[in-house]
Amino acid sequence: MIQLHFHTQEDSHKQLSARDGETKLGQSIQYISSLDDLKNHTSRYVVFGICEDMGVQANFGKTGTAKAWSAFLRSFLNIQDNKYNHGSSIILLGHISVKPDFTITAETPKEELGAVVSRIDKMVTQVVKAIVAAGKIPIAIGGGHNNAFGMIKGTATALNTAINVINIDAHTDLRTADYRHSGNGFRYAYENEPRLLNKYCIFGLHKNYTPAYIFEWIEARKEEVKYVLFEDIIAENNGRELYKDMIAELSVTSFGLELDCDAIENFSSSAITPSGFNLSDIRNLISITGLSKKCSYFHLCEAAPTNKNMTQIGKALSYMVTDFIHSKNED
Ligand SMILES: N=CN[C@@H](CCC(=O)O)C(=O)O
Repeated sequence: MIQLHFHTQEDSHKQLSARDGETKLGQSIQYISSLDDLKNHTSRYVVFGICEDMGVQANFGKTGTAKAWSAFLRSFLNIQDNKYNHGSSIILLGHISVKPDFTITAETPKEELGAVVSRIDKMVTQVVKAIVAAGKIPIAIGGGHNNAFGMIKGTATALNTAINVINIDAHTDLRTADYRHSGNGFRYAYENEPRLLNKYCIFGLHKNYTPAYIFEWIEARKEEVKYVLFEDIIAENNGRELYKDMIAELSVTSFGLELDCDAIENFSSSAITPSGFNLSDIRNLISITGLSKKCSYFHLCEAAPTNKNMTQIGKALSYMVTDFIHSKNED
């Protein structure tokens, strides 16, 4: 079963550590009780969670991405409302929950999990479409990177045009479109009829984890699909200028910001890596992106917290979300 749960003020209060004389985001953030309410609301940002790891499991990955939302929420709601953070500009929509109606075992065919992922796609698309059609900016905390498909489809459908995407990621997620999983969301979006994904750039791609057939597929579409290797970014002393050039190229039209947490060094994620961006570099790239008026959404995915690092991961996700909002406020 795939359901959309609307978050309430009461839900937030259970997670709040309130202090006299201070206002936390959980006390000032906004709520709605149906997607129709979005049209009548003045807040610019809509935050929601996608609590699933079906896409990761269907892609032979490590589970745990279903827990990122709760780790994020506990930290996010306890951020201070001050001259930088305004709960009044943010709607806390709620989360999408996923419970397959069959038991998953090691023998479950991956295609069966893929069929669930296709159903999640529909729900993510519906939610994102409603947010963008209401003139607002979705900020989604995943979930696996399979949800890029729903982010792109929802945005492109609401705007009635194919969009561009910048994806900060160690992987392309352009694997073959045989069944849906976390490794092929961009391939499905690119090959969809009508076209949903126009230009696509992967920033920080790792040479070691990209199959030869994907490099060849990109080469055949090099005007539309580009990448900047992580190895070249290290050589360029953090690659900030390379990133700015890429954003300038993509922002001729609406574009989405995708961030796979496996791009961040030692970050608890479905494909955790000992070599990648540090969190401060990532925060800087997010801020650069948010400054573009054409940036239409932010999708933060593949974080897989454990009971031990829940608080740290929740804080890291919250920093990334507030960085995006702070820079968007200046666009
Ligand atoms: N979204 C992640 N996709 C990666 C997963 C890599 C891994 O689990 O090691 C991919 O398919 O290549």
